Amino acid sequence: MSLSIYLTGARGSGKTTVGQALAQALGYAFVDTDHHLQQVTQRSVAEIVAAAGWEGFRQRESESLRAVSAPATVIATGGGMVLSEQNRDFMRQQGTVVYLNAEVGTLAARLQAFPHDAQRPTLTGRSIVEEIEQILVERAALYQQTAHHMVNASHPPEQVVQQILNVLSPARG
Ligand SMILES: Nc1ncnc2c1ncn2[C@@H]1O[C@H](COP(=O)(O)OP(=O)(O)O)[C@@H](O)[C@H]1O
Ligand SMILES: O=C(O)C1=C[C@@H](OP(=O)(O)O)[C@@H](O)[C@H](O)C1
Ligand SMILES: [Mg+2]
Repeated sequence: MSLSIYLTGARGSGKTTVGQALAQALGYAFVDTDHHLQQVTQRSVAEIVAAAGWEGFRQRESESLRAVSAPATVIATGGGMVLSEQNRDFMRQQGTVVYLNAEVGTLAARLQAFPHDAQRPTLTGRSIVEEIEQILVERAALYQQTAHHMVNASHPPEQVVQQILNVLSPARG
């Protein structure tokens, strides 16, 4: 049976973009935990955080992770999904976890070009570059320890998809 594929990484690493293309390449379903949460609550991430705080959002995104997990499905997670140990354990047990790794400058350029404030309210109150630097200091080890595979997400989406197909192919069945 084909397992779930979880994409993790910082904001702007391309989890949502690459996830859709990867699902298409594999003939898998695609879900995004933030999109699922928005559908269920009829609220944007910013609205959920304004109403319930980041703690409330984290609890709801953890519920989304469990709700969307299914075989033969590519799951784009939100950048903070790995903060919870239960989420890290769950993803590793349920499927294959792929970390989309990119440098601060690459992430910042993408987020500056396309901030999408309703999806990405500030986490720290800092500038985009300072926030990404701080977040990577806090999370890099979590992304690494949770992942079965890490790919270089600085390349164009189709190349990132190909890298993922390459690392998956020995294990996929
Ligand atoms: N590999 C890539 N190369 C260039 N731009 C990208 C790439 N992946 C994503 N983007 C762009 O970066 C922005 C954030 O992508 P998104 O998929 O929403 O990232 P994430 O879900 O990891 O936050 C979007 O504007 C998207 O078009
Ligand atoms: O890194 C984070 O803590 C977050 C990343 C966002 O998802 P993307 O990584 O898809 O932008 C979204 O879940 C929320 O704004 C929190
Ligand atoms: Mg996303």
